[in-house]
Amino acid sequence: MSFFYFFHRPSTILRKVFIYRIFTDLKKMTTIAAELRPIVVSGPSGSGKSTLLKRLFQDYPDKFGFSVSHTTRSPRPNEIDNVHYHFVTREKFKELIEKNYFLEYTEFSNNLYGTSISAVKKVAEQGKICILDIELEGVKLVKKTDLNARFIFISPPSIEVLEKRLRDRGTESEDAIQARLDAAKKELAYAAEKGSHDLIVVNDILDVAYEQFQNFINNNNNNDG
Ligand SMILES: Nc1ncnc2c1ncn2[C@@H]1O[C@H](COP(=O)(O)OP(=O)(O)OP(=O)(O)O)[C@@H](O)[C@H]1O
Repeated sequence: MSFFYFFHRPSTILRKVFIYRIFTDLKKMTTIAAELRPIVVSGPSGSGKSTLLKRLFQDYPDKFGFSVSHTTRSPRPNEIDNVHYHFVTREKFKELIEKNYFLEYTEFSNNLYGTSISAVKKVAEQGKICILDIELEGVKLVKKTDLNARFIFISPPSIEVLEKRLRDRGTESEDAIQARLDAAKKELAYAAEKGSHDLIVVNDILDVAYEQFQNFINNNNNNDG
């Protein structure tokens, strides 16, 4: 056994083991990343997103997570900063808007609320799939990021059925119903564009829609591109 063998050969083996481990770790990380791709659920108001998501969370309580939003409202007594929300001042929030920090933000009751790209990424870091229930403009923004999300569109069977469901839900004023129906037409037109979503679920019979919805979500091999 030569001097060369003792001092060169083992280190070559170690180097190979080291490279192998980096390779397998990277492969594992890539697989995990693929399995934990965020899922964007969009569709007209009243199409049934909340109904389908509620059922999904009941069936799979530990699999999914939500991103922690930013807000300018004050914390309630039981709320913890960076856990329930990232509480920020209005000035800070506006600064973040300027920096394109948010995928989506909205003003509600004089307070701003926003979903950041980094908050979505953090959900996957915790081993969960982030579900984003967002509107059309937010969907388009997610597509411009490196989040590698999957996109599901929930469609009503028709505008007439959508209108009936909104009325029956009884949560909106007449003006709000009309605004939602106008927005729905734009959203349906976008969904009709080829490649806009990975899956379109027509929510006619709830059980059938839910089956398609959860099959897609639980099958990570669809749309790996
Ligand atoms: N397949 C279905 N058949 C009949 N009614 C349904 C069906 N799916 C949902 N609904 C009803 O339609 C109404 C709207 O559904 P839901 O609130 O889930 O819509 P949404 O897309 O989450 O709306 P928003 O974006 O305004 O929150 C609810 O009253 C719900 O119970």
